[in-house]
Amino acid sequence: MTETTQLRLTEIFYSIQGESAAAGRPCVFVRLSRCNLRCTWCDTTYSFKGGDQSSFDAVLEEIAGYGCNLVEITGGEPLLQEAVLPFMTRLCDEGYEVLIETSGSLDISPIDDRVCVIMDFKAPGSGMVDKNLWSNVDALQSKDELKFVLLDRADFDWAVETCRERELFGRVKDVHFSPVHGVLDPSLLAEWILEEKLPVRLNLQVHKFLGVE
Ligand SMILES: C[S@@+](CC[C@H](N)C(=O)[O-])C[C@H]1O[C@@H](n2cnc3c(N)ncnc32)[C@H](O)[C@@H]1O
Ligand SMILES: Nc1nc2[nH]cc(C(=O)O)c2c(=O)[nH]1
Ligand code: SF4
Ligand SMILES: [Mg+2]
Repeated sequence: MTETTQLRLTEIFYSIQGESAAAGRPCVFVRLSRCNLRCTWCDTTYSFKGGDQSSFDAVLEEIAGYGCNLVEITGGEPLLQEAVLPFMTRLCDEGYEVLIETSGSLDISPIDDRVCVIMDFKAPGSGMVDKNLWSNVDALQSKDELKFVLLDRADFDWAVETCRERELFGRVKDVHFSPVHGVLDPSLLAEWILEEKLPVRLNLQVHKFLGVE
């Protein structure tokens, strides 16, 4: 069987990484089309439909044109396209530092070990909490990151309980708590984190404060 070497893409762009432990670093983003979830607060609904089929070679050429060694694969939900797995391996082989941002609803175990997985389990306020694939916790490695995007105090309490019960603190490089942008006041989330003395990183979407993509 021949392996598919095409990806359905919404966009490729170069910007300041706004999220994760790599926040603040120049990064090339490859946004794949389609998503199996519908988070109530999703800021990327334009990736759900459309997109163009592009060959690995064309995508690699465009990435190389930016002259930046950090590449993030996102979406939509990047793991919906099986071809993303060999594509990430190719990026690693070519010496790129590769991040993937994924929802935690699809199996992360086939991802190349050199890729940093940023897995975003969904809290109840997203409307998608039933989609979390908890077996993914076992596939997480110490180089990976976990993220919880929080709508309100109920989401915060759920995330803390989830991290404690599932022993997620210390499992990965970072656990990020992020407010839903423009809804949950970041100062309030900061207060809650300090009060609870949580070993998490407050993650604000830097690009939205810069007004860039
Ligand atoms: C658009 S998603 C694409 C990757 C994957 N589908 C996921 O959810 O992780 C990228 C990141 O943006 C976050 N995000 C989307 N809308 C947001 C919002 N309104 N406020 C804060 N973070 C948001 C998601 O939670 C996720 O961490
Ligand atoms: N600047 C910038 N940083 C990001 N980090 C993760 C993003 C995403 O949509 O996955 C994102 C994004 O959309 N823009
Ligand atoms: S999983 Fe990611 S892309 Fe899909 S709806 Fe949720 S935030 Fe948006
Ligand atoms: Mg984004």
